[in-house]
Amino acid sequence: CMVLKSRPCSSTAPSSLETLQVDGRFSFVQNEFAAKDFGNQFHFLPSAVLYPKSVSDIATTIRHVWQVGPGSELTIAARGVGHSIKGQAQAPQGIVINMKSMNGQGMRVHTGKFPYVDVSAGELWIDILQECLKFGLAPKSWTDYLHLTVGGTLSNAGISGQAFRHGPQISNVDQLEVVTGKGEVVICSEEQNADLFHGVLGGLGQFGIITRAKISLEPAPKMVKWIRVLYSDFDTFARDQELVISAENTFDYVEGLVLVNKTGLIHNWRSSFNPQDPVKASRFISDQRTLFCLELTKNFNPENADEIDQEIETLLSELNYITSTLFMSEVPYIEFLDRVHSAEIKLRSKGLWDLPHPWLNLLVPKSKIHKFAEVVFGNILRDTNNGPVLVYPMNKYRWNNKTSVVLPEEDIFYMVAFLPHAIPSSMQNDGLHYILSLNKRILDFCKTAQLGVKQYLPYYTTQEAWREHFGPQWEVFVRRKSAYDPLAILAPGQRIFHKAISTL
Ligand SMILES: Cc1cc2nc3c(=O)[nH]c(=O)nc-3n(C[C@H](O)[C@H](O)[C@H](O)COP(=O)(O)OP(=O)(O)OC[C@H]3O[C@@H](n4cnc5c(N)ncnc54)[C@H](O)[C@@H]3O)c2cc1C
Ligand SMILES: Cc1ccn(-c2ncnc3[nH]cnc23)c1
Repeated sequence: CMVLKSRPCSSTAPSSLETLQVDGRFSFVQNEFAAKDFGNQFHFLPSAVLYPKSVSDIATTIRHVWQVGPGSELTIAARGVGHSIKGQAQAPQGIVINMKSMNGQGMRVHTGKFPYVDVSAGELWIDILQECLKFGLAPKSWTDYLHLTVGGTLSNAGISGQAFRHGPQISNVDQLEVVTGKGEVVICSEEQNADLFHGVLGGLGQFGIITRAKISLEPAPKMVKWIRVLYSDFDTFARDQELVISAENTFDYVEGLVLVNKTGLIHNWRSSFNPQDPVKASRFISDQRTLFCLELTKNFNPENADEIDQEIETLLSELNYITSTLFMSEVPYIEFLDRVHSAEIKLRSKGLWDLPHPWLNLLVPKSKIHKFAEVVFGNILRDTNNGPVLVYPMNKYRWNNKTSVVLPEEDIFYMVAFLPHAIPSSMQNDGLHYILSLNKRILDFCKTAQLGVKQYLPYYTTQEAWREHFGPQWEVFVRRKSAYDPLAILAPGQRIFHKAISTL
C-alpha cells in the first residue's frame, strides 16, 4: 500500500494568505493561544490562525494550500479548545483553524421519534446539553468533562461511564459535514459517503475537518442517584464492574477510581456524599491502603423517586463492596454530568489547573487487567498521588469496528486513565520528568508483558510506532489518508504523517 512520506512542516507560510478572501478573518499575530494545549508540554506556534465564519472559509483555505501544492509544506490543524495533551491540535508554522469561531450558527434540536441535535463542530458539549435540556432531551454518551468540542471528541471517540451501554460518542452520530484535505465539502453518514464517515470518527483529524454533526438524543432524566462504594481487593472490584456492564437491567453509568494511599478519603467524601451507615463509615480506615472505588449512577425522575431506592437496593445487593463504605447522593442530571468542571473550578482556585498534564490513557483487555493492576497499581504507582486514576470496563460490541479507533482485541476492555498534573520545576515525584518516566515504565511493562494494550488519545513520535498502533487497521488508515488528504495537509500535530519542527 502507498505510505505517505513524513511531510516536514513548512518553515514559512506564503504571504498569499493575507490576500485570501474569507467571510471570517486571518490573524498573523498574538496567536500564542494556538501554541498551547491542556498538556502544556508542546508549544508550536502557527504562522496564522483562521477565524472562519462559514464552511466555505475552511474549504477556501484548504483549496488555497492544495493549489499552492506540495512545495509549500503548509499544514492546517482544526482546533477545538486545545484540550489535547501532546500538541495534537497544533500546526507548527502552519494554519490553525479556530473552530469555536463557527459557533452561534444555530444549534437545531429536532424532536420526534428519532430526535437529534444539529450542531457546529466547535460547540462545547456543555452548551449542547443546556440547549437539548430545554426540550427534555440529551445526548446518550458523554465524556467525563463537557467543556470539550464535538469535533475534538469525535476525532478521538468520546468515552465515559455510559459507553458500556451506548458506546462512545462516535457511536451516536447520525451525520457529519466534513471538509476534506482537498477542500471538498462532503455530507457523510452510515448511508452516504460511509467510508469518509467511518474514517473521520476517531480519525485524529487526518481525513477532514468536521464542520457540523447531527448527534442522536434520548429523553433526559431530571435527577441522578450518585453512588460510591469501596473495595480493598481489585479482583472483586473488577468482577462487580463486569457484572454491572453485562446485566440487562442495571445502572446508567459505571466508572471506577483507584485510590492510592488517599488520606482522609472518607472525610473528604462527606462534604458531597452521605454515608448510608455513618457510624461504620467513620470507623473505616482508608489511610495507607490502595482502595478501589466503584462509581455508579441511576437516573430517575421525581415521579418515580419511591421505587428507585428499592431498585438500587436490589442492584447493590448483587455486589461485594465493603459494606460500611456505601455513599450516596442525589443531584440534578446536569450537575452530575458537569462534575469535572466543578473540580476544574476548585483546581483553578488553587492554581493547579494551568500546569503540565502528562496524562496516559490506556485500553486494557479484560483478560490482562488483573496482571496490569497487580504491577501498575500494586508496584509502579504505589507511592504516587498526582491526580485521578480511572478504571472501568466497556463492551466492544457497542463500538463500530469500521471507524478509525484502535481497540484491544477482546469483547470487554478497560479504560485506564492516569490523569496527573505536574509541578513544572519539581524534581520530586510530582515533577513532569518523574511522571513521564512513570508513564514510560507503564508502557514498557505493557509491551514486555504483551498485554495487547492500546493507547486512547494516542501519542507516538515515529511512523513505525503508529503502524504498530494501528496494526491491521494501518492499511485502511493510509488508504483513507491518500483518498481524502493526499498532500497530508491536515492535523500535523498528531505526527502520524508529519514530523514536528523540533524533530526536523
Ligand atoms: C479535563 C479533561 C477531561 C477529559 N475527559 C475525557 C473523557 O472523559 N473522555 C474522553 O474521551 N476524553 C476526555 N478528554 C480528552 C478530550 O477528548 C480530548 O482533549 C479531545 O482532544 C477534545 O478536546 P478539544 O475539543 O479541545 O479538541 P482539540 O484538542 O482542540 O483537538 C483534538 C484533535 O482533534 C482535531 N480536531 C479538533 N476539532 C476538529 C474538527 N472539528 N474536525 C476535525 N479534527 C478536529 C485536532 O486537530 C486535534 O488533532 C478530557 C480532556 C480534558 C482536558
Ligand atoms: C484535570 C482534571 C481534574 C479532575 N479530572 C477528572 N476527574 C475525574 N474524572 C475525570 N475524567 C477526566 N478528567 C477527570 C481531570
